[in-house]
Amino acid sequence: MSATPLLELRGIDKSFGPVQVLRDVAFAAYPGEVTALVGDNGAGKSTLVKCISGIYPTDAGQFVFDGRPVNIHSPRDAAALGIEVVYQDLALCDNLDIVQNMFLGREKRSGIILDEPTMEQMAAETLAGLSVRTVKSLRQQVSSLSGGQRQTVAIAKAVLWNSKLVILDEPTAALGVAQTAQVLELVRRLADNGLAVVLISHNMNDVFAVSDRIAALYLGQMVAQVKTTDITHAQVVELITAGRSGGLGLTGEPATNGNGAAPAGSTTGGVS
Ligand SMILES: Nc1ncnc2c1ncn2[C@@H]1O[C@H](COP(=O)(O)OP(=O)(O)OP(=O)(O)O)[C@@H](O)[C@H]1O
Repeated sequence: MSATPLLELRGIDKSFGPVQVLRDVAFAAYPGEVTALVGDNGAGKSTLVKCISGIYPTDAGQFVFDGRPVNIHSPRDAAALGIEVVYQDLALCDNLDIVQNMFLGREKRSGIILDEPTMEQMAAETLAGLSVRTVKSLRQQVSSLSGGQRQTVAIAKAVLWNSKLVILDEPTAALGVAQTAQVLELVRRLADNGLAVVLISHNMNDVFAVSDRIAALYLGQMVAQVKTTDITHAQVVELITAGRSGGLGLTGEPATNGNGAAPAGSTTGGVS
């Protein structure tokens, strides 16, 4: 685990017309760690991710990447920093095979035209680097893959070009138990390989299984960002539904473990 964030957001505001969706949001993602971004429907998770990935301009606030202030005005800016988002729809083409999907739209971005054997080798190396054993043939059409395999291909595509920060939007939402476990293992491996991973999830089991930190949005405000070991399941649910919990949250009180005692390290946890 690293003490220095790869990406830090400070004071982010975002409105759509008269509706303020993000309010003074602070957020940090650390290399080698999975940060779960949680919040109820409409809390602002997708909007925050779209600000990070350059799809939405912010109204106020600062981005710091690798210790220096940066501007992210477009998806191209985000990609140049090594920020990749895997959206729920995965954006894969069913009629193309795994290799073709992993390179789809990339030739233009990299400015390099690669030949087929090179692409196949790079795809194979990326999957091997992630210890992926669930995909049998790289030349298999994506239409024939299971939900978990499709997620794996989309994640591998996101890390193919030396990304540093990968944001995953509900990667297990459509998966069964076994495939969820495989995808969570892959999410963990991304972080273990040194990437900063942000995991958007409504599933508390997934969040506690794989995350190092939990960031909770409530009505557009970041009410807590704490180490996963410093918070209970029930407290996270309270943060999501009420914006505060047993001393964690908007009030700025010290964190407690639910029994009124402050857990180890809790004083460093809050960002709000
Ligand atoms: N383009 C937009 N124009 C106007 N309002 C928007 C726009 N995008 C999002 N909102 C509003 O911003 C708020 C936050 O939405 P957002 O999609 O970021 O939430 P979320 O936490 O990702 O929710 P979910 O878990 O349901 O995906 C909602 O009230 C939503 O209606």
